Formats: sequence, C-alpha cells, structure tokens
Amino acid sequence: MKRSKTPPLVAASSRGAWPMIGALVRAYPGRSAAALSAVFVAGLLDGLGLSMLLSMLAVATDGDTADPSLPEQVALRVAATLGLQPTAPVLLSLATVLIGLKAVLSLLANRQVGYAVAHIATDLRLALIRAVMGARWKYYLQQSVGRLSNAVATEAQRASEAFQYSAEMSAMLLNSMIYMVIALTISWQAGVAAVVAGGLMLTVLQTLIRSSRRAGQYQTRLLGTLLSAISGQLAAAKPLKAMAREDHVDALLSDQTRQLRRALRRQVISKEALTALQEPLLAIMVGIGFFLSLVVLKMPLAAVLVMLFLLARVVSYLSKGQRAFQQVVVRESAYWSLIDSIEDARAQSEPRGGTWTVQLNESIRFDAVRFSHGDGRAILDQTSFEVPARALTVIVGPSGAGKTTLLDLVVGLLQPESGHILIDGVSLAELDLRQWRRQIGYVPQDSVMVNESVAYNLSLGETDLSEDDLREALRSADALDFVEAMSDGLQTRVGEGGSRLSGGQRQRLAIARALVHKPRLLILDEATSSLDAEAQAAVVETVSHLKGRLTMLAVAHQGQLLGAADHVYRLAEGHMVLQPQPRVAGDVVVDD
Ligand SMILES: Nc1ncnc2c1ncn2[C@@H]1O[C@H](COP(=O)(O)OP(=O)(O)OP(=O)(O)O)[C@@H](O)[C@H]1O
Repeated sequence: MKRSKTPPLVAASSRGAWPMIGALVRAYPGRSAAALSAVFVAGLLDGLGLSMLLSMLAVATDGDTADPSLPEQVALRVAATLGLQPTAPVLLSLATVLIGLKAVLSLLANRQVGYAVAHIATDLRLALIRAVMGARWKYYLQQSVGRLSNAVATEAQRASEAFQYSAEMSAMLLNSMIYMVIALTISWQAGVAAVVAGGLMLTVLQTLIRSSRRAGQYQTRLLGTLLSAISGQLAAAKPLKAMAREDHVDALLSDQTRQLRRALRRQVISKEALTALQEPLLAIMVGIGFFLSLVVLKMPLAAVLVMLFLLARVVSYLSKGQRAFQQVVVRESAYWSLIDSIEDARAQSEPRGGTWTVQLNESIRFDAVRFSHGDGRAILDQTSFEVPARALTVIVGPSGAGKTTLLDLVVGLLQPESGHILIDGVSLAELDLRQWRRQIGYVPQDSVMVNESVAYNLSLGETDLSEDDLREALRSADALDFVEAMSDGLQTRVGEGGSRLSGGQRQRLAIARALVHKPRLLILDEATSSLDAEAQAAVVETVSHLKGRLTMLAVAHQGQLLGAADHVYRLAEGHMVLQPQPRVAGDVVVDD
C-alpha cells in the first residue's frame, strides 16, 4: 500500500490562532510560500495598475508631471521601459493589463490554497488514524468511536479551512500594506490617517473576534460529545427500537443539539455584526476625513479624493482581513483539539518489541505470568501453562475469569506485569511484534462484516490476495460451497453487518478471513458460542479439519469445540488447570 507522508505537526506550547498559523506554515512551508508569493505579486500588480490609473488621472486632468508622486514615477518609468508615450490611453491600457494579470494570479493563488486545504485535511486525518491505530490497545479501548469519527470528519475539515482563511487574511493584510505604502508615498497625512483608521477599527471590533473564538471552542467541544453520544446510541439501535426506547435517545440528543444551536447562533451573530459594523465605521472615517481635509485643512479636492480613495482601500482590505481572521479563530479550537488527539495517541504509541522472529514450531508457553487490569485483581497469578504447536488447545472458565485477556496477552495487545510469555522459547517482549501478529489469524465472538462483497470481507481491501487465495481460504473454512451457491459467488454482497448470512455462515467466513493469510496460529475467541447446535457442528468440523496443520488456541464456554480439543485448560481465579479429556454429552460439555 502506498503511504502518504505524515505532516510534521508542531506542538505549540501556547494555544491560539497565531501559533496555529505558525504551525501550519512550518508544516507546509512550500505550499504556504507559493500561495503567499502569488498573493504578494498579485497585490503588487494591483498596486502598479492603480499607479497607472493615478498617473492617467494626473495626465488627463492637468498634465502636470513636474513633481510626480512615487506611483506616477513608477508608471512613467514602466511606460518608458516599454518604449511607450505616457498618454492617458496608454496608461489606461497598461492599468487594464496589470489588473487583468492580477486577477489571473489571484485565481492561481486561490487554486493553490484550495489544493493545500484538501491536502492538509487528508494529512491530518491520516495522522490521527495512524496514531490511533499505532497506539496501545488499552488506549484504543478508552476512545469513543463517535469522538474519533468527529475528529476525522469535522475537526480535520475545520482545521484545514483555518489554513484557507489564514491565507485569505494574509492576502488582505499584504494588500492593505501595499496601499499603505502607496498612500505614504503620495502624502504622509494619507498614510498616517490610514494607519490610525485601520488600527481603530481593528481595536473597536476585537470583542467580536473574542466572541467568535468562544463560540468556536464551544462548538468544537459540543460536536465531540454529540457525535460520541450519537454513535453510542446508534450502536445500540436494535435493543432501543425493540424496547421502544427511541424517545429516550431523542431526549438525550436534543439537549446537546440545542446547545450546539446556541453556539452556532452566537457564531453567526458575531460574524454578521462584524460585517455590519465595519461598513458604517468605514463610512464615518471617510466622512471625518473629508471634513478634516476639506474644511479644516482646506486641501484641494483632487488631492483629498486620491487620499480618501487610498484610505478607503487600506481600511477595506483590513476589514476583509479581520473578517478572515474571525473565521480563523472560529476554527482554531478544532485544529488544537485534533492536534491534542494526535499527540495523545502518539504518546501512547505501542512499542514495536524486539527484533527476534519465530515461526511457532514448538509452543506458546506462559511462565509465571502475572497480569491485572490495574484494579488489583490478578487475572493471571503466577500462571504457567503450555500451548503445543499444531494442536487445538481450548480454554474454559467462568465468565469474567480472564480468558479474552489471556488471548490479548498472547497477541501482545497487553503485556504481563511479571513473568514471560515465550514463543518457541523466545520472550514475546523480544519478538518483532508485527512479524508475530502477521502469523496470527483471529476470529472474535462477533465477527464484524462490512456491507460489501464476500471477497472484500475476506481480504478487507488487501489487493495482494488473488481469487485463488480467497477460494483456498474458503475451502479450508468449509465455506466455499455455500459461497459458490450464492447468486454472485464471491461478489455477493453480504448486507449490513453480514445480515444476509446466517450466524454459522458468518463465523465460517470469519474463519476464512483469518485463514486467508495462512496463519501459523489461529485464535478463536468464543467463535461458536453464539451459534445453534447445527452451526456449531459445522464450525467444529471446520476446526477439526485444520488440526495438525496449524496451532489453534480457542476460548469456549461449552459446546462441541471441547470434544475436538487436544488439550483443555480451565482458568479460574488466576490459575490454569489442565483438564482431563473432556466429556461430551450431546452438544453440552464439561465446564464443571
Ligand atoms: N480493559 C479493561 N479494563 C479493565 N478491566 C477489564 C478490561 N477488560 C476486561 N476487564 C475485566 O477483566 C476481567 C476479565 O475479562 P475477560 O473479558 O478477559 O473475561 P472472560 O473470561 O473472557 O469473560 P467472558 O467469558 O464473559 O467473555 C473482567 O472482570 C473484566 O471486567
């Protein structure tokens, strides 16, 4: 599988919009530089185009070029370099070309930003998924699926949009700075007025930015808990519906939805208030400017018009920049929440183990293993026992005794507090964990089937497996006949959760899925306990056919599987006791 690179996410000690922008720029220096350069050149072209227009105005009105301003000088220099007479039509044509070029460059810059947004969202999603999948099993168990889905879907999207608005904000700030420079070169009063007016507006409206930030934070928090609650309730949809308790879900969710609505309302109000207040503020500033320059300072109208045009441009770009910044702060909390999730998961990353590799030719041996889930109760208490290779070993024991925990220890999902688990005499702690797990076929109690074809459910999307590999696994799991009898054979869709298959068929497909990679150890965790006698018999027959070909370790409460076992251990109160050869009475056995 082709793996795209994980972004170099930067942990920021202080949280906020600016550290986030800094982190994004550091993570994507090339894309940020390309977008900003395009924006900068577009701004320059725009400024140059405006210089042409101003020169044209000067040429067209009085033709006085004795004391030209900087923009006029630039325009005249450009015209001279091109060997053109600086007449009004020539300057107008040049201005049109430059402003057109600016439009093309802005389009390219926006496209660049759009690509970057998609790229960032994908990178953040991959970073989170990899970090979670690479974390310790204990960490994974503590996670809420809804919260993770929310982080992958919503938070990654909002975080990447923050980059888009940051780029937009930078473009507006650059443009306003370019106009500020032009204003300063024409008249220092215009420049100072632009700086003061812009600063005033940004300060006055800062409260609305703060309010947007709070609304964004609230939204991020609520979306996390809401999605967590929804996914939990959906997972329990069947019993809820069967017992007519849907109203209860409704009540639970409607409260959170109401709070989310309030947060969104506050966000919308802050956004609209900012837009609504910026315009009158700009109009008031221009009005005051007119009054001061025309009435108090008695400046000529032409100069005042140019000055106020520049002032309006500076303040208008700053306003747009502030509106973009508002969108950045609304999304900033989503970015930090996602970064927190990625860093939490990375901090819990699972050790890769050692470098030894084994083939499981001899045995799996527990040597004085002690394990508890951290609550003081020893699930395994100095436990020693052996699972011989190429035999079927079944573990029985009362519910909650720790049978699944023991399987998790064999797989290396959990680690013993003391003692050793030895595979062919090598401690599991020294084994290359991935190499070990790649030799394991795992069949859980309730095998999850996805609503795809039989073939997809066997390969789970792995493209290296041929149709022959799939058929061979189905044959070994005694599932080939029923699959071939289905309407589209391997391509038959199995329905949501495998609903178009019987329980026995589902389990045999799950065994085929576990066998498709030709494992050396097959683990069956209560693989037959939810099946009726007939389906159990079919699975047990499958398992019996596999005996001698690979090592099998199964957990069972009762049932026919015990009858097929080579060795049966009973786990109770932390100790494993080898059982005498099991007694089978019909399909009910032994666990006495
Ligand atoms: N992640 C966990 N954190 C804390 N306690 C756990 C965890 N997983 C299991 N336990 C506890 O450890 C004990 C053993 O659980 P385990 O699932 O291994 O038992 P089991 O023998 O497989 O039970 P059953 O036959 O009912 O499936 C139980 O008391 C359970 O509550």
